[in-house]
Order: sequence, then structure tokens, then C-alpha cells
Amino acid sequence: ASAPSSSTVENGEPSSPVEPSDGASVVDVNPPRGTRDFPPEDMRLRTWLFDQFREVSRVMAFEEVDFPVLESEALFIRKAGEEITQQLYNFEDKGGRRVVLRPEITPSLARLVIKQGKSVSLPLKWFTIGQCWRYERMTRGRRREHYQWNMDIFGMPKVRAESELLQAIILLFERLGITSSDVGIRVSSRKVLQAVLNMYSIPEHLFTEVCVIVDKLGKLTREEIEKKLVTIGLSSEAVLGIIEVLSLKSLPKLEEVLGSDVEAVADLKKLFSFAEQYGYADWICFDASVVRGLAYYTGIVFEAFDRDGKLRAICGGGRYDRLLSTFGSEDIPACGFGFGDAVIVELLKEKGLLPDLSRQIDDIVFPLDEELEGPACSVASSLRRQGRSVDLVEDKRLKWVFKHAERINAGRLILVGKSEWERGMVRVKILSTREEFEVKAGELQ
Ligand SMILES: CC(=O)Nc1cnc2ccccc2c1
Repeated sequence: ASAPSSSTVENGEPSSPVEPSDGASVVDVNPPRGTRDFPPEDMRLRTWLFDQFREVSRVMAFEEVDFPVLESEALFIRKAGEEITQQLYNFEDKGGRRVVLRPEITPSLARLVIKQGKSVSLPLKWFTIGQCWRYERMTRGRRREHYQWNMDIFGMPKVRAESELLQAIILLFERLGITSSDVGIRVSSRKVLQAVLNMYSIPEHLFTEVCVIVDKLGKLTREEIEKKLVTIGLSSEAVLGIIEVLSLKSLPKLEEVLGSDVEAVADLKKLFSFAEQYGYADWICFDASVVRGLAYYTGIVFEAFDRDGKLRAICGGGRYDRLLSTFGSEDIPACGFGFGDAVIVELLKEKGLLPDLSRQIDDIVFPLDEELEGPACSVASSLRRQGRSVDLVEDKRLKWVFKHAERINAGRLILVGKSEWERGMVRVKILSTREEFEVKAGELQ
């Protein structure tokens, strides 16, 4: 047998290929490290989840868009030290171009908005569900890909866009049977941090880096955060001031500290009043520690969390009013969120909310002997053309067919037998009631 290939070792799950008699070894049947296959049962769950994403996007009047998973690396080169840009799945293609498997979708959205330029009327509301990639070193057994539902609004300034996106997230949770006692959404604004940095006259250019560092609150210890902040040049009193304000969870308290004319306070008060009107106020709470880890957020930011505190953030997003100018274009105010396919499934499992998604087939058509295979094809074809899902089964014993019918939850078993066919009839068995009767083949529906 050939020595295990590097990919087998790379996989981290040394798969011993099956040894056929001639000694050749079969290809490693596992997918590349950190990636998943979707066999039928898993694919049914994924399709069900994505259908919920689509249904919410429809009622929110968003239009679907799509992009290549492959993008120019330049779209994601940012200097703020984000994890996502330090784990780019990047490479040089055969034309010598620097490309990536995209780690997120927002930059592609921005690229298309710029490309569409004047031909799009604002505000525009776009959504997509797409696979995103990251390349982590061997050390962590974490996934290298996941699917994300993205909803973004361009050209809607102020908190109206944020309040629309929050409704979308909450509609999704409600569709899945999740309640506001299972999940909450922490809401804050990066303008809170901006106000604090101003109070300590910290230069603007440090803003993004500070955000990326303080986003690690809860993941890194307080000392590590303080050390990183001091390293980029913040005074220890500024560091203490930042950490103190970021621990606030009451909007009135924030107003006391920052004053009422600070934009952050005005935005948040408006957002919470809209929330009352939408009827989802009990889902959201102010929490100044929310900054999110992406460099380009400029205003309101939010993330959904399980109130038991067992899981990572379920989804997150925020306002990014200055992203387009980083690509050399006119800025358009924008706001969006990403909703991954992994944590939500863990939450549904926790809450016993995974739906029963077994196969459902309308009819099995089965010729009772070989010479009736032709007629069975015509019966199956006429049912399929009426839109019924039909499994045409042949070369099997009747006993197997009954087991199969149970396995795939078939509604009916249509038996094509010689004597019936000669009278232009077929035998129909309703599998739930065991009822059995003959039907004219031409009138079967
Ligand atoms: C829980 C999970 O699968 N997270 C995940 C997996 N793959 C990614 C790939 C790119 C960016 C973020 C990612 C996040």
C-alpha cells in the first residue's frame, strides 16, 4: 500500500484507506481538514435552516445576491490585527494573482455596490447565504469553513437600518421556536468607545485597533487586554477609563458618564424606542462591552447570545459607514449582520428544537414482474409530471419494497401487476391506512 499521503496526516484523522486485494489504496475518503460533507440527513437540516433564512429575508423585502467564494486578497487586507484577516485562506493562483477563499461576505457586498454605482437606487437591502473560509494552523481542531446568512442595508443612515436588521434576527429566532428567555441580543455602539477615547484625547488612528483589542474582553484576561492597550500607547488611566465604561449595562448610567449630547447615547435611545414599536424590546439589552471584532464597524454593533452562556455568539453585526472609502469609493452608510450555520444548530440541539426532517416520498411504483417494467415507467412518469415525488423501484422482492416504503415514509405503493394491467388497472396501497384498491392507470393522480 502507498505510504499515507500528507493529506491523510494533514487530515488529523488518519483514515486507513480500505485495502483492496490488488494492494492499491483508495483515495482518502474524508473531506479536507476542517471541512464537512453533507450527506442527505445533514443536508436536509441545512436546507431547512437556509429555508428559514430565506423566508425571513423575503418578509423583510430583501433581495438575494451572490458572489464568488474566491475573491482578490486585496479586498481583505486590513491592518487592525483582526483574527479573521490573520487566518486568510489565501494563495497565489496560476496567473500569479493573490486570491483568497473569502473569510466573510461584507467586502464582496461592498464591492458589488461600488460596481453597480449609480445604477442602484438607495436604500438597498440585500441578502445572501454563502460559505466562508479561514485557515487555522493544525493546532486547533476548529472548522475551516462555515455557511453564513448575511443581511445588509446600504443607504439607510441612522438607526432605522439597525432596527430593521434586529427585527430580521428576531423573526428568525421566533421561526425556529427560540424565545427571548433563551436568547438575548446585546446592543451597543462603537461611538461609546470613540467618546471615551476623546475624553482621554487618544488619537483617532488608534480607534480601530482599540476596538479589535477590547472585542477580546471575555476571551482574554483583563490583564492581557490592559497590556495590549498599553502596548499600542494608551495611558493606564485611559485603559481603566475604557474598561470602566465598557462594563456599563445601563443606558442612563452611560448618559451620566458621557453626557446626553453624545451621539452614541442619542442613537441607542432611538434604537430602544423603535424596538418598543416593533414589539421586540424584550429581546435586546444595552451592553457597552459589545464592540464586535471586525475593524470596519463605526456605530451601533450587536450580537445575539444564549442566556445560559454556554455557546459562542450566535450572530452579530453593526453599522459600517466608512467601508466603501477604504476601497477608494464614495462612502455609503451601511449596516449588516452575519449569522453562521454552526452555533444556531448547537442551540437548537440544546433546546430540543431540531425539527424531524425524515424523507417524505409520495409514491413508490413497483412492477410485480419484469415484463411490466415498461408500464411501471409510464405510471411513474405520469405521476411525476403531476408533481408527485415517485421512487420507481425494480429488481427487488416485494418484502424489500415494503421495508423501503417505511424507510422513506412513502404515502402510497403503486403495484403494477399483469392481470390488473391487462384490464388497464394498477393496485394502490395507502401505507398509513393499509387501504388497498384498484385504479384505472390513466386516471391515477
Ligand atoms: C463554529 C464555526 O464553525 N465557526 C467558524 C467556522 N469557519 C469559519 C470560517 C471563516 C470565518 C469564520 C468561521 C467560523
